Amino acid sequence: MEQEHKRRPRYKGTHPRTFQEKYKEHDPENYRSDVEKIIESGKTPAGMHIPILVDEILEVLQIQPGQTGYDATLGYGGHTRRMLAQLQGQGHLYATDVDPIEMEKTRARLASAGFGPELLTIQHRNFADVDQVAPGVLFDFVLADLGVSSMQIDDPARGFTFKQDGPLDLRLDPSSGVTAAERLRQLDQEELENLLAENSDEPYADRIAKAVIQVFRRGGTVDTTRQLYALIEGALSFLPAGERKEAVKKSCQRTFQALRIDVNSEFEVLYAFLEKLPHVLKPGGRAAILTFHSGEDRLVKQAFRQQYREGLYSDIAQEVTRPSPQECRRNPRAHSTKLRWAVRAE
Ligand SMILES: C[S@@+](CC[C@H](N)C(=O)[O-])C[C@H]1O[C@@H](n2cnc3c(N)ncnc32)[C@H](O)[C@@H]1O
Repeated sequence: MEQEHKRRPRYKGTHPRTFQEKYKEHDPENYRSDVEKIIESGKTPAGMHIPILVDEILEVLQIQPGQTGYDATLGYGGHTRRMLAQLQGQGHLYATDVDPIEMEKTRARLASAGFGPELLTIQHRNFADVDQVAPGVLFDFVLADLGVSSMQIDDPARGFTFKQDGPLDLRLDPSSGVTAAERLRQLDQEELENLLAENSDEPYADRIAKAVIQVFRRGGTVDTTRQLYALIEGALSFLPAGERKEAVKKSCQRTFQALRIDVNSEFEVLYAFLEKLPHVLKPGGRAAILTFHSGEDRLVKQAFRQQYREGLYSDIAQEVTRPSPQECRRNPRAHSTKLRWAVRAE
């Protein structure tokens, strides 16, 4: 049968601009050299995620052929691939993700690279339920690379970016829970102010909360990412012109992060995962966790220290490991990353 010829998307000008138009970036396996050029220029191609601190993680996990591991946050599968390479075709890796959309794409990509179900089990599951991933199995190594993937951030339809307009969604799993837009409608001014202050230390939480609630009081809506951006811009209009642009950008980043943490119950699920983690590790088993903001890192640090004092871990990271300046240049999204690790007591 004759193969259907797929036309590339049409776009104005010489370069694709919108997320959907970046057809080469959405097909990185077939446009390797173009994609490599984009990465070298310090950008992440629209359809992929660059894994962070890979060598440092592999050094911590000390993976041996024949072992059984768990990647709590599959994402694009960059770390998964590198961990599978260490297993050399022997042993098994379990991987989970709450995002059914990107998870299925990654499953297909890894299967066509030779990593099928005999080596890799992928489940649509929250890592809070780590004890249900492989009941009766203890893991030699576990990795959790928290937060969002670049594919999720860059797709305006998912609502994670305020740079382009899209529905104010922010759910990692769009098949369950309430969107950020719905969540905003449920909160009163004080609750919203507390959410912004507690989840992201937003210094203008009071002004932003007031601006959002005022819109609702006047019968308006805050349903899209650009509507929320415009509200934050308005709320910070009292700032001197010279510092306003940067302050608005930072407040938007923090506000979107605070809402994301809330709609995905990120602190609650991380807490549950950390509580269960030592009990799913083999004696001597090793865990590595990448965090991206101070709230996450604090939870990981406190849990590891507490469990070390209780004798559940024999060793834990005393300090965080951070990406090198070279890694941050190549991948600016690595800037805020911190790695912590722990070893299960024998
Ligand atoms: C930073 S990305 C992981 C990137 C991955 N390490 C790679 O190399 O491509 C984080 C991923 O974790 C997923 N995730 C976030 N919270 C989760 C949770 N509680 N349970 C399972 N997956 C989660 C997100 O949907 C996202 O795909």
